Amino acid sequence: MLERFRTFLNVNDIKDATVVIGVSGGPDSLALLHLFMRFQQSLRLSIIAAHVDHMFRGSQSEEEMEFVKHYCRSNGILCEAVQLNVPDFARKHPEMSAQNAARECRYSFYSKVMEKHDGAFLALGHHGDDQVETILMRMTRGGLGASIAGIPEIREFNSGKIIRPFLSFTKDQILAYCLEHGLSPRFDPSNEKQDYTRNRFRKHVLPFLKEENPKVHERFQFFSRTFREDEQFLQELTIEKLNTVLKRKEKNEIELNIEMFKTLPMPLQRRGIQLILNYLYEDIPSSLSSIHIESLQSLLSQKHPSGSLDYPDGLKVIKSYQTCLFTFEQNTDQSYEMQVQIPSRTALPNGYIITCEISDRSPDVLSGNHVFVMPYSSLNKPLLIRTRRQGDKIKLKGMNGTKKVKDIFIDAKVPINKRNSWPVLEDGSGNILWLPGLKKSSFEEYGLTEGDCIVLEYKEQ
Ligand SMILES: Nc1ncnc2c1ncn2[C@@H]1O[C@H](COP(=O)(O)OP(=O)(O)OP(=O)(O)O)[C@@H](O)[C@H]1O
Repeated sequence: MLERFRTFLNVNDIKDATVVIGVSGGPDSLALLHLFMRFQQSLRLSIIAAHVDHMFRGSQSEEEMEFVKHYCRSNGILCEAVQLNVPDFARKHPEMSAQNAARECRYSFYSKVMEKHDGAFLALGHHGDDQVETILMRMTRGGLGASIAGIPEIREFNSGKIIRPFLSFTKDQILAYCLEHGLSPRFDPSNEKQDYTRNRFRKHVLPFLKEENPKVHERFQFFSRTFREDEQFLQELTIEKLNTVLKRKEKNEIELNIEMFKTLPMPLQRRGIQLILNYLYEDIPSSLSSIHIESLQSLLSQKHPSGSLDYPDGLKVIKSYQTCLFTFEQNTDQSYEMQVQIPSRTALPNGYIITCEISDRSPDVLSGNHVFVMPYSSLNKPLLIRTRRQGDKIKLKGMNGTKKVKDIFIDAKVPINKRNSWPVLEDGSGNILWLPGLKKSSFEEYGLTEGDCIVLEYKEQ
């Protein structure tokens, strides 16, 4: 590992600089810190450990923070550690999952530490297994462009760069390194629970791939690197060509000459559409996927002179003879109602998905409002997802009486434009079970030892 790590530092010219290392206290980041310490003198590196206690797990995560501080102190490493009230931040930003809220808070802290110490690099401990999972997950979901390349080994971050030296190593190699060097990392038990999709890939797909090729992570890393380079080249070419086929470009509207657009090679057409969407959306909705690009390509190639498509967040694409107009329509009706099959995975118009599974084991602990569990036998079917209706009320968990859904939106400061597309989960008797990401009803019950339960999860696509 040492030699490959050295090569990574050499290739990326990491010397005579301040490196901030994100240290959670887990095996990956502890090994990362340890390896950097071994090069500290020879490469004249100034090393700073940055640790965030997200305050999700009370005294347990506080203990991890003390562990990191203590490890740094005994090794003469400067440690910047902070406790951030992520649960509170997540409550104020109900559109974010707990994981995204934690990431947001963590990265803003990294930023501050980089600024304070004039850091040139931020090193993080993502490894080869994370990379394989990420690429497969994005391909499966229908990710766009460079996102398929997974986690970048090096990228710009504020005035410095994020580096991930472990992408060419497996988790097992890192664990063996910890063992060999007497490192005794902390294991965060919530890591196992938080990301259900990733866990499925880890459990079911990775072992198969590793059996086929024990060095599969290296193949994925090679793919990631070369794909990113190809993508960058094609992006530059697309920008150049797209400018020649646009008829009009304004803040909220773009007009395209279809005939000219169709003379571009297919790879540039695909990327051209993506560039237009990047330009029009301030924030690309996470629900936007390769399917949207494909459906637009097929609309443009049809003989029929007119047609239209509805994209997330009210963007409309209208084809009329030789012109294709992309525009944000006003006052679109965002209401919907759909039945939830058990089990299923439902994509919602607001860019989130709801997964519904039957489990014979009820979780013991549940954090946040992004997961809802109830005994299968108590569910009145069918289960429905719909948008809010006037007079909606929910019997809140741990409270007597009911509360108006409208008041919950107001209390949580959900922006008006998001309220009309926010999902509401209802059972067959018209009881509101859950406002995903916001509040749960008293119908939730978990920790039961007998019988199947239904596990619903609300997350970004
Ligand atoms: N609480 C934290 N404080 C500082 N950095 C963190 C924290 N959590 C994660 N990181 C950084 O982000 C990287 C990726 O985090 P993630 O949770 O995906 O990985 P992990 O497998 O749990 O890593 P580790 O074994 O280091 O805990 C970590 O290796 C670390 O560099």
